[in-house]
Amino acid sequence: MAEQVRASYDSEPVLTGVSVDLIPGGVTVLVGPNGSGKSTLLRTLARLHVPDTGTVTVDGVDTCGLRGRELARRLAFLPQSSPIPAGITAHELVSHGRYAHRGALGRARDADREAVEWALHVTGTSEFADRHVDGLSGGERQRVWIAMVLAQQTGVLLLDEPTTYLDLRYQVEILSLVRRLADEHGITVGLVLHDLNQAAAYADRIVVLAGGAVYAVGAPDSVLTNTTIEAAFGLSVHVVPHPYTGRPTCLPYGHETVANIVEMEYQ
Ligand SMILES: Nc1ncnc2c1ncn2[C@@H]1O[C@H](COP(=O)(O)OP(=O)(O)OP(=O)(O)O)[C@@H](O)[C@H]1O
Repeated sequence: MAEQVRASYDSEPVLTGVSVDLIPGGVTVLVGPNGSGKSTLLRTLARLHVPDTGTVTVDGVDTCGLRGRELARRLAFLPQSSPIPAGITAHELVSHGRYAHRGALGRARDADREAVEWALHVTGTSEFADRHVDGLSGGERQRVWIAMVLAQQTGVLLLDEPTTYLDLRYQVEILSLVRRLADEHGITVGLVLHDLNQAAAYADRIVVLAGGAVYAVGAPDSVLTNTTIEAAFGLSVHVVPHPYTGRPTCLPYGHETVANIVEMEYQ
């Protein structure tokens, strides 16, 4: 989907020669240290950031050739944070997700209403659909944003750190939902996550970005290794198989772990 992309801010390169393929109907997770270019790559895939060179395609079509509504019918993007809209309800915000599907007069049809109800239901936001978004908690608001992009009902879904602000239960629910959208609806999902263990649990493919370039790419167990994580994040970890799923689980050596090891060695 992105081929040999170079992107910059004020002529300062941030991504250099990045090629990334999102698995069709699968979940691709971008991980990497702060400032490695994950959000910029996702924004470039969503055509919100124009690359200096390289191409970005969706369903094989160059995004440069797609107009706003055409693109919005194919691809939905949830940024890391968005301004909080004042004075509108959760239901109204989620309904905005349908704008690209509406006819010339902008009237909601049955399909629009059904998509909004479904998105509210699967994100657990129906119960506060009539409340103002600016009066919701951070996690409730985040789920409403997710509902808005789900209501868009696109074949490609790009989510930048969608679990931010969510408690553990909703982190698991939203990531499980993302998994179901790929498995049961064939939606192509690209998301940025900081939690490597969640990436391992939900991804088909992991892309590790470091310094604006792809450092490693592949299935979780081929990418999430001690050496790759140490090199990309500058952090010592011990990767063990998850006791139930067998997926890689990263245990960082925090200062307490190091202290324990030192203590054990001196006993
Ligand atoms: N609007 C901007 N103007 C100038 N520089 C920017 C802008 N947005 C990001 N950058 C810079 O581009 C680089 C990549 O930023 P980006 O947000 O893509 O990284 P990231 O991997 O998503 O980081 P994080 O994990 O902290 O969210 C960083 O050095 C950042 O300072």
